Amino acid sequence: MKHLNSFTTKKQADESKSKDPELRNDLIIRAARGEATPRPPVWVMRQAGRYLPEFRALREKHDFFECCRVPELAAEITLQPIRRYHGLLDAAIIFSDILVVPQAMGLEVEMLPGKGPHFPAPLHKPSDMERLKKKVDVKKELGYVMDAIKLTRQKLEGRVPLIGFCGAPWTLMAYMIEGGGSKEFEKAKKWLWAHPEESKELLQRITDVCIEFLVAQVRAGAQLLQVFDSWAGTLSPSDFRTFSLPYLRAISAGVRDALSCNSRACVPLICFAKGALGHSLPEVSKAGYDVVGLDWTVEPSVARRIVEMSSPGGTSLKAGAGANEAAHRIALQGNLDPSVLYAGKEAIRQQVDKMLRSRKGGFGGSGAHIVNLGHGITPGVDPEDMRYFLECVHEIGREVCSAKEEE
Ligand SMILES: Cc1c2[nH]c(c1CCC(=O)O)Cc1[nH]c(c(CCC(=O)O)c1C)Cc1[nH]c(c(CCC(=O)O)c1C)Cc1[nH]c(c(C)c1CCC(=O)O)C2
Repeated sequence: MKHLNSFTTKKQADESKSKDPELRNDLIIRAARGEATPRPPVWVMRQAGRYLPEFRALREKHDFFECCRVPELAAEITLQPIRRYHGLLDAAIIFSDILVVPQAMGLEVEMLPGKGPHFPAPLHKPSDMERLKKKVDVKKELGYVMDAIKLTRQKLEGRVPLIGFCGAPWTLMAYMIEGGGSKEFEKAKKWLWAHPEESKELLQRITDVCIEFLVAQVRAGAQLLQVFDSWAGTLSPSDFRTFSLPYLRAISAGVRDALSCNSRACVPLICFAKGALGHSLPEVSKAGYDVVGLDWTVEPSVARRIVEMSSPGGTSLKAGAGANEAAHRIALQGNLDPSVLYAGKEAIRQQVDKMLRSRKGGFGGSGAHIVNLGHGITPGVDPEDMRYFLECVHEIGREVCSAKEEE
């Protein structure tokens, strides 16, 4: 395995960064900043994953977290969909997992084949928080992610931007208490009501690590960031606003602060709070993110109206940001139901058409849109159906944008 570790010294890694090739496709960055683009850019959550035979082949030889920890493996997996769908994807996302943060905080996590993540010793009661590290050395514990980002930037050769990410505090807390996936997340939710103060302390501790981790990813070369609150939808509106939203806000503010940047100069920030937008889209659109990710239960045209009404000036700039840096329009990301990719070519085309073209229910060429699924692509999808989806997005997206220009 020795040959796989090419960045052995910090100096080598830094040198590699200074040689980062120029970006040749910045569509997603422009759309994230609310600008009009000749077609909406597209990427897919979990685009590097089990639906790809080349990913499954690598996974036969390597454990899941080994794939995350060895920069050459993580870079290779990140590039798999970029290579296969040559010219069709507008961003890469670094191969890793949201659960590397609980690992860095001191909890053991394994990935069980066919079952998903498993924590052998989850947090049962607030006093178990003593098992978490008091001070997490992000560079030491998660340096392998930054090395993977540096290497991936090199290998991407400027083809598309690279997205870094982390899990949202509530979603990570939920895993740390449940010990794995769960339908109802009862144990984690019980904490929120039985131990609200300790829950807030835990959420804050996770938030602090996430901020440092995201900032380090940007310094290593990540060109956009996404925060995944995959389990936001398990909370009531009031619990979401108490136990998730404040920490999502703290992350955007903390990252902007640490990078001393306002919404224009900063790498674009994307917030994906799955299942929470039916009740909290106005709040999420004011949480300091450039892009709000939509799942498929939200109607794009309705989301656009709500976002425009709730944050007419676009992203809220932090106090102290340069006065000449105007806020921009909030961009939306999403939101095709991932199951459409099982429905055959005709249905894929129809659904993409409806999503992109319709002004009544879809995005209707409104601009400031990044196409994605409403959640991750699932393992049973035929890679050729994913290709067809991407081709339809390019073709229809171009038509819709040029028709809009002619108006
Ligand atoms: C909740 C969550 C996790 N991980 C992630 C989330 C948030 C996104 C979402 O809601 O889907 C995020 C994630 N996980 C993975 C990525 C890589 C980048 C990409 O999107 O291509 C990203 C961004 C790889 C992965 N993470 C995992 C796999 C498959 C595991 C395997 O190869 O055995 C991959 C490719 C494992 C994983 N990791 C997690 C679960 C629940 C599972 C098992 C079930 C599943 O696969 O969906 C936790």
